[in-house]
Amino acid sequence: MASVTSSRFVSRNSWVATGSDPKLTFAENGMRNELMTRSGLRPLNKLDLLQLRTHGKARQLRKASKTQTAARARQGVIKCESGMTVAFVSAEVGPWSKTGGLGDVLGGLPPALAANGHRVMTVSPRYDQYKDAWDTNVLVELKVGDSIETVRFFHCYKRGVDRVFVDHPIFLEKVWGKTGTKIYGPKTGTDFKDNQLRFSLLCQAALEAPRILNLTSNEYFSGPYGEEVVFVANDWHTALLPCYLKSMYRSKGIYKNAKVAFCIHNIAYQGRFPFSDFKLLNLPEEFKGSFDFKDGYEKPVKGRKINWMKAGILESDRVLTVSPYYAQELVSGEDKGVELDNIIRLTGITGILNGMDAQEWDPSTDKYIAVNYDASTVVDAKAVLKEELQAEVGLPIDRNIPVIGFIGRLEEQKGSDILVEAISEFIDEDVQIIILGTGKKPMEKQIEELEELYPDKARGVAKFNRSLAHKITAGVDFILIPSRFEPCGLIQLQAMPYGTIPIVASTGGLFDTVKEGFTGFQMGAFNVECETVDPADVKALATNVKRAIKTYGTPALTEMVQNCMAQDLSWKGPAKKWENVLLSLEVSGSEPGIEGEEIAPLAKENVATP
Ligand SMILES: Nc1ncnc2c1ncn2[C@@H]1O[C@H](COP(=O)(O)OP(=O)(O)O[C@H]2O[C@H](CO)[C@@H](O)[C@H](O)[C@H]2O)[C@@H](O)[C@H]1O
Ligand SMILES: OC[C@H]1O[C@H](O[C@H]2[C@H](O)[C@@H](O)[C@@H](O[C@H]3[C@H](O)[C@@H](O)[C@@H](O)O[C@@H]3CO)O[C@@H]2CO)[C@H](O)[C@@H](O)[C@@H]1O
Repeated sequence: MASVTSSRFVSRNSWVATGSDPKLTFAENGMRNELMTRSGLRPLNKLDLLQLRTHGKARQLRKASKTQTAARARQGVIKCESGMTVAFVSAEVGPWSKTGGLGDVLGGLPPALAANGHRVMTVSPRYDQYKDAWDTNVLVELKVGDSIETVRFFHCYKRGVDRVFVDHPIFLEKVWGKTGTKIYGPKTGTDFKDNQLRFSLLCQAALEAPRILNLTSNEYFSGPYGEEVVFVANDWHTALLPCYLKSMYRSKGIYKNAKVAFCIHNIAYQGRFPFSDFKLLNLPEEFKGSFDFKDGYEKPVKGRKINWMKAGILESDRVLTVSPYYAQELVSGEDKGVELDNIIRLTGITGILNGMDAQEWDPSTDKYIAVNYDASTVVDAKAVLKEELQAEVGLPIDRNIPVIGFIGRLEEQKGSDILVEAISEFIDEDVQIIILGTGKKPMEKQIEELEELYPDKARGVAKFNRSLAHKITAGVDFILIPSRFEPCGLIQLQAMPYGTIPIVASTGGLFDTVKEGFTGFQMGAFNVECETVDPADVKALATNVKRAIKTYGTPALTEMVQNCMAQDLSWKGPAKKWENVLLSLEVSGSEPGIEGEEIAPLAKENVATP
C-alpha cells in the first residue's frame, strides 16, 4: 500500500538484533548482527571475519557507542561507521536520461564515490518508463506553483548507487519515449513553458527522498538516508534546492547540519525568467535578492529578471565546477563568467576535472567496434576500424589517409560553425572529416550539406547515435574540438584511451587535459562571442589541422598515441578530489571513505559491472 507524507519520516522495516557470539568483540558482534540481518541471516564465516579484522572495519566499529547502535536499531537504520551520505540532484542522469555531458557525469561520479565507501543516491526525473526502476510506493505531496502535486518515487540500485527517479506527469507526459531529446523543451533552443514548475518539483522531491525512502538495497547501509546529507546540486535546474532546504526544512529544525554543494557544468544556461515569476517558486521574500538580476537582453523579457543559477551559487555552501581552468575563466570577466563573474568572485569556486566512464570508453572491451585493441595493437586495429568507419559513412576506403572526427551538441559553444567555415581551407590536404552531432536545425543542415560539397572528403551525420560515436572515436586519427568555451569536455577524455589525438581550442577543461605536443594539439583560445564566426578562429583552426596532419605517420604521432593511451582518465582520481571537498563541508557523521577493498566490495563489484 502506498504511503503519502509531506514531511514525516516513514520506515516500514523493523530491525531485529540477532544473537551474539561470545568469542567476538562487541563491535564485531554488532557487525555480525548487522550483516546477518542484511544478508538474510547468513551467519558470518571465517573469511568474513578475517576481512573485518584485516581491513580495519572491526576497529572502526569498535568506536561506535552502544547508544548509537541501539538508536539506529530502533530507527531501522543500519549505517557503516565511515563515509558520507551524499545525494546528487540533476535534470539528467546517464544512461537513463542524457542530452550531453551532464548526464555522463551523473552516471559516472556517484558510483566512483560509492566505491570509496560513501552512501550515495542520485535524484532525477522519471522521464520514461525505465525498465529497471521499480515503484517504491512512497508518495509525497508538494506545493508546486499554486497547486498541490502528488509525486511518487521509483528506484533501482546500480553500481553501488541508489538511483531515485521522481515520477510525475510533468516529466513523463512530455518526454516519454523521447528521453534524449526532449528533456528541456520540444526542440533545441525552445524551452517548455513550465520548466520552472518542473524543476521546482524536482528540487522539493529531492529534499524529501533522503528522509522518506527506506532503502535497503545496499549491503552496507540501509534504512532512510536521514538528515546528515551532503546534497550536490547540478546546474540551474537544481538551484532552488538550497533555498527550499533553508526555507522549508531548516526553519523547522530539519536538515540542520545538511549542506549543499552547487556544481556548474555550463554557465551559459542560467535559468533567467521574468522577475514576476518569483512568486511561482513559493519562496519567502528574503530570497528575492539572491535571484534578482538585470541584463541588457530582451529574452525572455526586457529588463529585470530572476536568475536561478545566481541564487544557486549564493545560497549553497560551496560552489564547484568541472575543471580548474574553467574555474579561473568564470571569474575572469563578464564574457566568460556570463555576467555571474562578480557573484562567483564573492563565493569562490573550486574546479575539479571530470573523469569519464572508463568501462564504456575502453577500446579493449568496447562492444560497438569490430576489433578490440590496446596500446600494443593500436596501429593495426585502428587501420581496420578506420576502413569500417569509412564504409559506414560512405567515404572512400583508405587506411592511409588521416581522418578527423567531431562529436558534439550542435550549438555555438562547440564551434561546429567555425569548423564548417574552415573546412575549405584545409580540405585540399590529404584528409577526410566526419562530423556527428545534433542540436540547432541550421547547424544540422550545415553539416549534412558537407557531403554535397566534398563528396570524397567529408560527411556530417545529424543524429544522436551512441554506436557511431564509439566507431568515430576509435576509427579516426584526430578528434577536433573547436569550442568557443568548454567547461570540461568529455569528448577528448573519451578519445584519448583510443589513441585518438585531440586538436582543441585552448579553453576550460580542454586546456587542462590536452598537453600540447604530448597528448594533442592546442589551437589557442577562440572568440567567445557566439553571434559571429571570427575569421581569426577559422584561420587558427585550419592552420592547426594542417599542423596535426603533418605529424601523421611520424614517430612523433606514434609517441603521442602511446602517451594518450597511458593515462588514467577514469573517475577514480576526480572522485577522491570530490570526496575531500565534500568532507570539508563537515556535515556531522561524515568521515573519509576507506580506500581499498574494505568498505564497499559490493559497490566496487558493481562499479566494475555496469
Ligand atoms: N550526436 C551524438 N551522438 C552520440 N553521443 C553524443 C552526441 N553528441 C554528444 N554525445 C555525447 O554526449 C557527451 C557530451 O559531452 P560534453 O563534455 O561535450 O558535454 P556537454 O557540452 O553536453 O556538457 C557540459 O557538461 C559536461 C559535464 O560536466 C562538460 O564536460 C562540458 O564541458 C559541458 O559543456 C559525450 O558523452 C558524447 O559522447
Ligand atoms: O548535458 C548537456 C547540457 O544539458 C544542460 O543544458 C540544457 C540547459 O540547461 C537547458 O536550459 C536547455 O538550454 C536551452 C536554453 O534554456 C534556451 O534558452 C536556449 O538557449 O536553448 C538552450 C538549448 O536548447 O537545454 C540545454 C541542453 O541542450 C546542462 O545545463 C548543460 O550543462 C549540459 O551541457
